[in-house]
Amino acid sequence: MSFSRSLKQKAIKVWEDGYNHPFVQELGAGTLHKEKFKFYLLQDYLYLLEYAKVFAMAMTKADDEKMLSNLSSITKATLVDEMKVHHLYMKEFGISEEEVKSVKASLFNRTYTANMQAISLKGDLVETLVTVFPCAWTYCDYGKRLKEQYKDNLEDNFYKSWIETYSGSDFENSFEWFYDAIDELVENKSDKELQKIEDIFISSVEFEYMFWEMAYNKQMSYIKD
Ligand SMILES: Cc1ncc(C[n+]2csc(CCO)c2C)c(N)n1
Repeated sequence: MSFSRSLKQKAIKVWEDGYNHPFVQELGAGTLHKEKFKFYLLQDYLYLLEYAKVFAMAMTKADDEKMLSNLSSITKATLVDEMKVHHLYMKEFGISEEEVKSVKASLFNRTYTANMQAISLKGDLVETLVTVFPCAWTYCDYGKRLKEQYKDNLEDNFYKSWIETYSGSDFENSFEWFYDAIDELVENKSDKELQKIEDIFISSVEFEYMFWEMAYNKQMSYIKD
């Protein structure tokens, strides 16, 4: 198995804990409290704005035309395609643009995005790619598994659009290039460097797990909206 594909197994414990998190499972079953999802949605909106900047940093580290074009496409996929599902649910909840703009990122949200941005500022291109890789890969894996696990109730599930977005092939295709790109970039890395890359990946899977936890508990912040 290639280095990139083996990364999931390296983080398997927290990866599976993420899938089994009540936020994810209740979303799949359609029983997740709407207030929890609304909290998630507004925090995730802010998360995506910061996340997109990591790709901007990645672009400054790339010279290859294909890499630059892939990074620019995934930035658009994040800010345009992925945001569609956020705007759809905001409309469903009747959330005004003013309300969206008044929300402040929670402490954990700031911690997660600051960590990714720090890696993208200090690290090289492959370190930057692996810090964002679990975001796409876990959502794709969880989306597909939820769709299968809860297929009998999907039609009545309030979260159907969310599940359809992340289980869809368009979404999977948008980041498929990551595997080969990472494998190429690690070709001449030492064992020590590979270990660091692996640790960055696992750490982002942990951050993903904690994002579900934050949303499920609607974790407060002392900085008020
Ligand atoms: C906390 C959090 N983590 C991951 C995603 C999913 N996601 C973010 S960017 C991206 C790839 C390009 O669209 C994906 C799948 C999210 N929404 N929120």
